[in-house]
Amino acid sequence: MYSTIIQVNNLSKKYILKHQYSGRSRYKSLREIITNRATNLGKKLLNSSRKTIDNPTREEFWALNDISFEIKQGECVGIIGRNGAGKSTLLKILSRITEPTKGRVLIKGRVASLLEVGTGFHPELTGRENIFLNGAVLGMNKAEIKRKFDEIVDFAEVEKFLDTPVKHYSSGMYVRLAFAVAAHLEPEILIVDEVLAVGDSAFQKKCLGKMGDVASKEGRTVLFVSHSMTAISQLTQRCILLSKGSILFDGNTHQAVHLYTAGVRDQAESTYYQAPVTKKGNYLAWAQVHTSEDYGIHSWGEPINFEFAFHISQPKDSLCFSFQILNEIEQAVCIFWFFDSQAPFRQEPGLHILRCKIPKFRLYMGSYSLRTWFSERSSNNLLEKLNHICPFEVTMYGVKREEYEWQRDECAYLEDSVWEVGGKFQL
Ligand SMILES: Nc1ncnc2c1ncn2[C@@H]1O[C@H](COP(=O)(O)OP(=O)(O)OP(=O)(O)O)[C@@H](O)[C@H]1O
Repeated sequence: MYSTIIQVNNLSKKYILKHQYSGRSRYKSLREIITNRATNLGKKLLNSSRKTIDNPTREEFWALNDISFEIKQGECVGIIGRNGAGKSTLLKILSRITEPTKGRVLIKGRVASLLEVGTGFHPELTGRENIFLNGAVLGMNKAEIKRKFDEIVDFAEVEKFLDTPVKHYSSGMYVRLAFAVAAHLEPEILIVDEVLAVGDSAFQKKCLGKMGDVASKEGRTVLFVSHSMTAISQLTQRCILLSKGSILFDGNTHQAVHLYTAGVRDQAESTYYQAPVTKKGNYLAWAQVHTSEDYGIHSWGEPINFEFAFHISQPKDSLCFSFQILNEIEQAVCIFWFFDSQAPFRQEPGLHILRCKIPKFRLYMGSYSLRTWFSERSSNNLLEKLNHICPFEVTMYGVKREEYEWQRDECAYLEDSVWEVGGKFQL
């Protein structure tokens, strides 16, 4: 078993945000005072991580809030999360560029990091000089760096510009050299932020391959931040999903990516509905959506099951049930109904369960919920209509498409299709 190489305990980082005020002292109208107070109250309710301190032009903001995890030697870990989740702040603390406000970080080994374009290299020095400088910072002697030099230059493909100061490099060239240096100078830990997105796709592929080798063949540890779920899935088996400065999930990449692509659902929302205890008569006792993945996330094209339990105190011949699937803007996109004259809930009192299975669920990625209708057909008496229950998400993660990543809102429904190439006509 490999030993722990990074140990993070209760880590927090606070920033102080400074607000610009006009500085002109003037009378405020009553409306301005009321509006400001209401806005401040709204901000407090919405954003508990922001706190105005004594001075109203300064605001405390916790970019990381009490996070703990450990990483073993040789692990390749993805760090994912929406913009502003705290990914770069975490990497900066691990790279010792920023100090934490609270908590402890223990790192056993040399860290090479590739963060924003422009960090790590001295702009006035040439590519060659920067390679030696970075090697020295990593504690390597001249002979060791010389041994790696040709590999670095080969990988970065910047031979012609080796004696040019890096301030004249394009951002793509800069990242090529910075990545090559960080990956080849044999650090125990390689930390790479989003910067690879700057390079072209062939170079990105090459870097992903190299990072994979660094971890699997050389037994080094890699931490990788990216918004590309394809890159994250290719490279890592474990992911830490950050949300508003906290760890929302730490574990298997497949699950982490599902959670991320599903838009990081509110944990309080449940795919399960339960009737209030005060209900009486004939009513829907509970409902549940059985999605293909945990946390109410469903992979496009997989079978999905809807389960309903009916509390029946007075069986009636004409009891009917139907449900609709609603999209994000509450438009009904599908309807399913159950009109069975032999249905047990028409014959006997008790709790009756109905299941509806869709073998290939092909609604496109997005957020959905259910609207249910429970009625007596003969008298047109609507017993119960429930709106917006059992929310769930459909993701396209794992559904392969050459060349393009799936985008939200490309369509509402995605059907299987078979293309045929027709004959060719001479013009
Ligand atoms: N120096 C700073 N001063 C004040 N606030 C900062 C500073 N650096 C980061 N922040 C804030 O901290 C939060 C986390 O930022 P961070 O850059 O770590 O997020 P991220 O997950 O890397 O986002 P992205 O995906 O957009 O790069 C953001 O709200 C950001 O505005």
